[in-house]
This record gives sequence, structure tokens and C-alpha cells, in this order.
Amino acid sequence: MAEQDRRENSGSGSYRGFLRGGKGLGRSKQQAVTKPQHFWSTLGRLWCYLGREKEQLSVIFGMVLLEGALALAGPYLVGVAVDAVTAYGQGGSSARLEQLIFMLLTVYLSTAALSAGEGWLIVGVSQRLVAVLRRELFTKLQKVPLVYIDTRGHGDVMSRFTNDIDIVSTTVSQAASQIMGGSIAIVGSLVMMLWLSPLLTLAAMITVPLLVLLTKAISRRTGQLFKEQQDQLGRLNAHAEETISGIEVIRAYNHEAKAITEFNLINDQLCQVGLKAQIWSGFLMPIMNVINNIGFAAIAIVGGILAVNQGITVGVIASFLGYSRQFVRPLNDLGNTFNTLQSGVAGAERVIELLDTAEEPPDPPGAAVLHKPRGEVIFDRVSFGYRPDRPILHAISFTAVAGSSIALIGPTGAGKTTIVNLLTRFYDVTGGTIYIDGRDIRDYTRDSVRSTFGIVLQDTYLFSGTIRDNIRYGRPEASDTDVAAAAAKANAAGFIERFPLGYETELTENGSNLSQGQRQLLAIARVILADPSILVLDEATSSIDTRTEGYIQAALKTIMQGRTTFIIAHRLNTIRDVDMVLEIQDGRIAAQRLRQRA
Ligand SMILES: Nc1ncnc2c1ncn2[C@@H]1O[C@H](COP(=O)(O)OP(=O)(O)OP(=O)(O)O)[C@@H](O)[C@H]1O
Repeated sequence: MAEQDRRENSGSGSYRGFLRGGKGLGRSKQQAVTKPQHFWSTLGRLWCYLGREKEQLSVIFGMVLLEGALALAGPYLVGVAVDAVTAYGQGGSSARLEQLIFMLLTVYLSTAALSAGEGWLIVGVSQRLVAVLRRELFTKLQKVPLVYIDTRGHGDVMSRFTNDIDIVSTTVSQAASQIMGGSIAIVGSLVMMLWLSPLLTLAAMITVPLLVLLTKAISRRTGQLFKEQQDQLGRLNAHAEETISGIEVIRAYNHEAKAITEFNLINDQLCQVGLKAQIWSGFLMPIMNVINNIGFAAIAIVGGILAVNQGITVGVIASFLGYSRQFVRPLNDLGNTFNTLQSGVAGAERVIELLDTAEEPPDPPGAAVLHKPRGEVIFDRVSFGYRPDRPILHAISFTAVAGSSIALIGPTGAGKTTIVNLLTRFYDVTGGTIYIDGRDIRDYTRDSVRSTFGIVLQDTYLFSGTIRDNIRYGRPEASDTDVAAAAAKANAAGFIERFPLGYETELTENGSNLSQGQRQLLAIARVILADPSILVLDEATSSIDTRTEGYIQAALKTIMQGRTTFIIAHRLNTIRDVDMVLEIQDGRIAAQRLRQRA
């Protein structure tokens, strides 16, 4: 049996919280990516990933260079063509003009073809890059200690898969080509302008500082506003998500009006900030156009003077105007490109942070495989804290005889779940030792310890798929007959067969088309099929109808036969029937009672 499948059969992670609360995209959207902390090192890491695409990148780089060179040839040819037109007007031959028009057409078409080709290739590179990152992230997630997810929250981890990866992809496909192409255009045009006329270049540069300063100022303002807009959007999403998830509670407490008022407030704020952001960003283009036009006018005036005094041709002025446009365009985009790059690197940083997280420590060399143990469990002065500064369990000691049943009782937050988390090795003890069949559980492979346990939660996690798939999750290679037998033992066969599609019934998200009792019966069937040696049962606190409750109790009795069973108990009946009751209070055993066997 695949170890991991078995483990998941239990519907566990740390073992209650992890799978249960898998929501939180609203929060993820809230985490607008802002500034990276380690810009250059993160860029370096991204570059390493891109290194796998060396051939494609070399081709793209070659194409960008060629496109840049051709783009630079354009204004030059225009200038020569303008002079050729003048010469033709003064009685020259038309052959040169035709040749130049043909060359210009070739340049324009080739530039367009190269640009389309680059776009196509770079999208491929970025998609492959994020596919690799996603794969590595997902694999990593299976190996990081659960405390990583506990401390960050599901929303945060999810956002690394969605938001952050998206941003990295956009940055690679957009910013990379803009930066490469833009740099070539700026340097190339400047060189060509200086070559054509240093004096005209000076005239063209007059507006550049103004352009750069204004672009920066407006981009900074719009950047802030867009971030605010993103934050408000995050709040709106989170509010909507929360309202939809908790719609029953909201209606039960007649809080609809309050929910609507809150929504309207956030919605209005979003509308305001969105409006401001659009207005400010709308300023950018007209202002740029004015400055660019002033620049063109300066070139035209100084060009006119130079034409009269120094005899430069109209063609040179025409070329010059072309180059100044090529020079200014990437400068206009600079603010946006920089913002895209920053958020892309910040996204990559969060992805890399997860990729660099230390994995669960490996099993010690020669670790034993725990296979079908008798099930004796000993806690010997076990202490533990999720955080070093906050101890939760203090020197817990008890012995559970193989095949016996143990009820853990005590107030909320006492540490019952934590005991089970240690037993199943979702966390390792910080003091003392836990023994299974007389051996420290840290001497066994972690996977074999986990697959020894079957866990039935109050509210079991079911995956989208058929009822059959969900039961088989406990043992993927089981036959249909085995699945039906497990369902029958779990008292689940009756309700399953009443569905028109029986075992082929598709479950919606987390089995929401089943009742809580039915979900629990399916979980029991899963555990029966997996046939684990030790059981952990989390008794339902919420009311289930008496008939289903009876089915569940009977099914649990069946699976408990001959297996050591830990029950987080809430019912008096349970406590009466078990072999040992451990009362936990503030992380200590406050009382321990053994059943007097007749
Ligand atoms: N993943 C975690 N990270 C940090 N602290 C945690 C974590 N899980 C539980 N705790 C803390 O450990 C203490 C014991 O929690 P635990 O879940 O073991 O209690 P419990 O007895 O099972 O309570 P309940 O009956 O309400 O489930 C609590 O103070 C809780 O806040």
C-alpha cells in the first residue's frame, strides 16, 4: 500500500486542523506582493532556474538583438529615403527610392515577425519555468514539517501556488523582454543620435530629466493607489468568502443586514480607490505626450537652425525624430517595467522561501519499519510545545496495553489532540519518549509509524470523486468487492446503495452532498479497508440522528476489536466502556482510571 495514501486515509495532517481548514484564498489575494527583501539573490535564483532553458534563451536573446538592430536601421533608412525623395524631386532616378522603400518594408516586416517569434518563445520559457516551480513547490509541500503550514496559515501557502507563481510568470514573459528590448533601444538610439548630430542630441535630451522625474512621481503615486486597490479587493474577497462559507450562521442570527452594510462599506472604498488609481494613471499618457511633443518641437527647431546654418539634410532630421521616439518610448515604460519586476521578484522570493524550507528530518540510518505491531503504547515523561517558548504537554506518562481502548478527556485546549499528534509523529516530542511495542517511535521510519494509524475524525475530509474512490483511498489496490465489504462492515452500504448511482455517486467538495453521519460512516469504511493496527477516534460532538449514531457506534465497535484505540471522548457512554480514561488538564494527566474488568 502506498504509504502516503494510507496516511491520508486518516483524513489527517496535524491531524485535525490541517485538512479541515483548507480555505483562505481571500487572504491570499490580500497579500498584495510588494517589495522583495533580497532582490539580487532572488533574481540570481530565478536565473538559475532559467538556466535550464539556455538554448531557448540564447535564441530569444539573438532575436532581440536582431530586432533591436533592425529597429535602429528603420529611422536611418527613413532619413535616407527622405533625402532620396528630395533628390528625385530635383531630377534624380527613382530606382534608389524604390530600393529604399523595399528595404524599409523588409525591415518593418522582419521586426514584426521577430517580435512575434520572441513573444511566442518567451511565453513558452515562462510557462515551463512556472510549471517547474509549481511541481517543486507541491513536492516540497509534502515534505515540510506541519509546523510550517500551521504558522503561516493555509491562505498564505495557497497564495504561493496561485498569486506568486502568476506574478513570476507575468514578469518573465513581460518585464524580461521589455528590459532587454528597451535597453537595446535606449543605448542604440543614443549612439545613432550622437553619430548623426551631437547638437541635435542635446536638444532631444532637454526633456528627458523632466520625463524621468514625472514618470517616477506619477508611477509612485499610481503604484500606491493600485496597491491600496489590491488590498481593498483582498478585503472584499475575504469578506465575500467568509459570508458565503458562513451563510447559515449569518441567516440563523439575522445578521444579513450587518453583512450587507460591511460589504457595501468595503465596496465603496474599493470603488473610491479604484477611481483615484485610474484617474492618476490616466494622467500619465497625456503628460507624456505633451513632454514628447515638446521634445519633438525642440528637435524640429534646432534641426531647422542646423539645416540653415550647417546644411544638415531633412533626411537627417527625419531619422533623428525616429531615433528620439525609439529612445523615449522605453523610458516611458520604465516605471511600469520596474514595478512589474519588483512584484515578480517579490513573488519569486515567497516561492523560493518555501522551496528552501528545511524538510522533516530524514529517518535515522537503519530505521526499522513498523509493520503490524501488537499495539502497546507507552508515553514516558513526554513533553512538547509547538513553539519552544510555549510548552503544552508536561511529563505525560501512561501505558496503553496492546488492544485496549483509551479515552482522552479534558477541557478544550487541554492537549488531547496534541498527544495524538505526537503519537502519529506529525510532530516529534521535545522531551521524554514514546514507545510502540517497546521501541522509541523515532527509531521507526516516519511513514511506517503513520501508516500504522487509522484516524476517524468528527468531520472527515472527503475528496472530490466517487464514493468508491473515497473508500478506496484507504487502500488503492483494493478490489470492488473489498470496497463493498468494508462499506458493509461500516454500516455504510445501506445508504450508499440507496443513491441511484450507488458507489459511483460523485461527491461534491468535501462531500457536502452527504450528511455528517454519512461522511463519518464513509471514513470508517476507509479505515476498515486500510486495516491499521492502532486507531484514533475523535468522537462527534454535534448531534447526529440517533439511527445513524447507532450505526456509527456499531461500526466503531467492529473496527476497535483487537486494536489499540485512542478516543478523544465527549460521551459518558464511551468513557464507561473503555479500558482506561486519561483526564488531561493543562497538558498534564490530572486523573487516570482503569476499568475494573469482571
Ligand atoms: N498547531 C499548533 N500550533 C501552535 N499551538 C497549537 C497548535 N495546535 C494546538 N495548539 C495549542 O496547544 C494547546 C492544546 O491544544 P489541543 O488541540 O491539543 O487541545 P485539545 O485538548 O485537543 O482541545 P479540543 O478539545 O478543543 O480539541 C492549545 O493551547 C492550543 O492553542
